[in-house]
Amino acid sequence: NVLRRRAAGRFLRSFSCRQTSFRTCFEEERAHLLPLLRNAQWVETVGRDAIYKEFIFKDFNQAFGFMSRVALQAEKMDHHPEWFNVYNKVQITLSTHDCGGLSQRDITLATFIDQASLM
Ligand SMILES: C[C@H](O)[C@H](O)[C@H]1CNC2=NC(N)=NC(=O)C2=N1
Repeated sequence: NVLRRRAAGRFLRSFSCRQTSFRTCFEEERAHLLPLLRNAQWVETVGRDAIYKEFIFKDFNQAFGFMSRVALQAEKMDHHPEWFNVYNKVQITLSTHDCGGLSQRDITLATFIDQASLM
């Protein structure tokens, strides 16, 4: 029942989203995209349609360098992370506010973030 309600919510959001282009076909895609992200240690947040991952670096310099790379990409995409940083730790939540849930843009940004964390 809970699962059915969630599916219904996503279905409705996909219609109410202002920028429908990046949600087109996402409902079908997310079924195979989310397992790929789970493999890369992204987890789905409880109580909200978003994904979360924690990154640990050697020190603040490494963490902030990573955040700078992500910030530039976020501006390019006009898609911004919710994040929290203390010293060498960066915790990131991704969701598409305009849609009230996950969209292809979150998957794209998550993929970039994983690459940026390895540089
Ligand atoms: C007005 C502006 O385009 C929007 O608010 C953009 C900016 N960055 C964003 N970032 C995220 N994560 N989700 C959004 O819906 C979003 N929308």
